[in-house]
Amino acid sequence: MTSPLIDAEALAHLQAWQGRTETLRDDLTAAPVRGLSATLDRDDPLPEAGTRLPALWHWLYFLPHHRQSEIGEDGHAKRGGFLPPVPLPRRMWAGGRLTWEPGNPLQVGDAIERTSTIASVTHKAGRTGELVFVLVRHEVRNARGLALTEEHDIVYRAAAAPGEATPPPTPAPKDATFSRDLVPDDVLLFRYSALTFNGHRIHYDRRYVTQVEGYPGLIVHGPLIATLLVDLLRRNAPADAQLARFEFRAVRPTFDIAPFRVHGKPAEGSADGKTFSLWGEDADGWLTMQATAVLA
Ligand SMILES: C/C(=C\C(=O)SCCNC(=O)CCNC(=O)[C@H](O)C(C)(C)COP(=O)(O)OP(=O)(O)OC[C@H]1O[C@@H](n2cnc3c(N)ncnc32)[C@H](O)[C@@H]1OP(=O)(O)O)C(=O)O
Repeated sequence: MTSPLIDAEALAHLQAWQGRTETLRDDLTAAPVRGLSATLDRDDPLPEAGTRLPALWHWLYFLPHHRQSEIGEDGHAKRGGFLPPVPLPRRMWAGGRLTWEPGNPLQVGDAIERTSTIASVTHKAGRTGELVFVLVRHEVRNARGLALTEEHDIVYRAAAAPGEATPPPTPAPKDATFSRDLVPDDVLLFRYSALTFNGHRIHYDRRYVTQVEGYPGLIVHGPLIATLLVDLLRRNAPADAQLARFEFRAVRPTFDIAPFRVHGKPAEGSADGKTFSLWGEDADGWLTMQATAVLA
């Protein structure tokens, strides 16, 4: 890496955030469940007290209710609060790993609590340039105890430069056993941003995402694609199947300028048939997200 923007002293400052914790409380209400069900084009029964929350739908809760005066240029909260003040402007959701506790599903009506910890701040030289990863570990509890553990990778990239490298593409696998075509129109992106109270401009502000961040179109939320992957599995797995583990990595942005697809198949070597490979593919056939889901 030549002339890094983050030197050893700057990295040490950011790493002072490691170990910081934050605890939020929320009520697992039914209205967001109805909203996401409609957004994913599902025909679910109306949620009521005791309805089990589908995997990844906990992202509808513990929303970032920062005051308007606390919002930064990109639409997220200004940095330097719970998250470290990484001086690279372009933030993305890079991936995550989730484990659900057996026998303690999150349910509509639960009073829930999330404790988040900055687990690590790392500086890497990526093929696309300088990267800082912030790993946030979340533990979600209800009255019955720990329900879900999640590791969330946030990546920060340097400002767009003329002629900068895009992530080198990897062809998406062609051996899916189930797939779904999706059109990432403004309404889908708006509804997911609204449901998750996500003010990040890259998902709805075309001027900002093209002229400031230098991308060719609005960016489809990583958590939305992950949710669509798990939803695809739900549509193709036995009705009572539940997730025990899910891990995913966003390897290439998906833009709203073309349709995209989500795919899945039983994972190679999954002797008990409980492990599935899931992935996203853009309109050019490139891999955008890769994921592994393990059923309980
Ligand atoms: C919501 C929300 C925001 C969003 O939803 S943003 C949209 C979803 N996210 C994306 O579209 C990200 C797509 N991915 C990329 O653009 C690139 O993969 C990325 C993250 C810029 C990295 O590309 P590079 O080609 O520069 O990276 P390398 O392959 O050279 O790897 C360098 C090291 O980084 C590690 N790494 C790479 N990608 C990931 C990843 N996704 N997760 C974790 N770690 C990653 C890689 O292993 C290398 O590490 P080494 O230790 O081996 O050096 C919202 O903000 O709310």
